[in-house]
Amino acid sequence: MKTTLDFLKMKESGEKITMVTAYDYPSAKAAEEAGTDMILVGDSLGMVVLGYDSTVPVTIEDMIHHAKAVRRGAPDTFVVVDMPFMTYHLSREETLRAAAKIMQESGADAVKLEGAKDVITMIEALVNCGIPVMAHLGLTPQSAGVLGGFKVQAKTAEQGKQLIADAVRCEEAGAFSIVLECIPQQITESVSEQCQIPTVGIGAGVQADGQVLVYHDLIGYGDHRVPKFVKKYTDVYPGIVAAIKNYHEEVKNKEFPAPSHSFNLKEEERISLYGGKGS
Ligand SMILES: Nc1nc(=O)c2c([nH]1)NC[C@@H]1CN(c3ccc(C(=O)N[C@@H](CCC(=O)O)C(=O)O)cc3)CN21
Ligand SMILES: CC(C)C(=O)C(=O)O
Ligand SMILES: [Mg+2]
Repeated sequence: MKTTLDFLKMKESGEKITMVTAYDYPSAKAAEEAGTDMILVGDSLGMVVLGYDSTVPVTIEDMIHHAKAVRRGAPDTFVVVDMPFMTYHLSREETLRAAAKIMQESGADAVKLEGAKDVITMIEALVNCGIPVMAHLGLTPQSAGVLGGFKVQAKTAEQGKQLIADAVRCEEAGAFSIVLECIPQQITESVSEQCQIPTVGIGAGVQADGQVLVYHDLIGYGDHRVPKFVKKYTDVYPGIVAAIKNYHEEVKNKEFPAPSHSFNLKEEERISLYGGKGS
């Protein structure tokens, strides 16, 4: 399994880092078999798997439940787990307890926290306890209510400078990597130059040191509208619906199950069952 040190070396050598989200055993297994460098158990779970319209309702129990399945599916891949909404703000102690619970119960390799400001001291406290931390700047979905929706961030030079300064503070606090979500690629370029730690972009351009995409977006699994930055590498949803429809029709017209899907009594047992009469 790759480690935080390997990700640092990959940045130094110019090799891009790949990350994909996973939420259960089969998605994690597919990500590991495909050879991705890291897996993120994202709180996007709430939207693509649980059907909420934001990541706010996701709980620590939800994250652990899914992260455990991901760990079983990808035993040899570096797994990062999102700390959910409001689990790393109330106090240092509560933050450390929440992260410890995630690390110990799910077998995660690192946690991810959104934002800078007051979160910087939490990153520092976690790293101080031996928990690897991935930072997350730009569009931070847990604050979508404050930001006014899922919008591109750091669109002005001033906001860009603030984001670059925040990234440097995340690095100084001990983060091993930073997710940059939905920002102009010129800002990504500056952050990636000014930080020693690797940036992992989503809607942040090719200048990031790595890329992350949501599993369901990448494979077209679901009927949700995908953001502009997504590339669907396949589109499995229509095939899934067609298969279930086919099944439904074959059951209705008695084509399924066929004799090959069915079990038979041995001849003597059949005779015994009917006492030698009937079928
Ligand atoms: N399926 C899915 N994919 C994601 O990448 C994702 C989630 N869900 N849920 C959590 C967050 C929310 N994210 C999102 C969701 C929507 C847009 C979006 O629609 N953005 C507009 C740009 C808006 C603007 O003009 O500022 C777009 O058209 O891409 C962006 C990020 C990223 N994350
Ligand atoms: C979009 C990625 C970076 C994320 O945080 C998630 O999937 O929850
Ligand atoms: Mg997230």
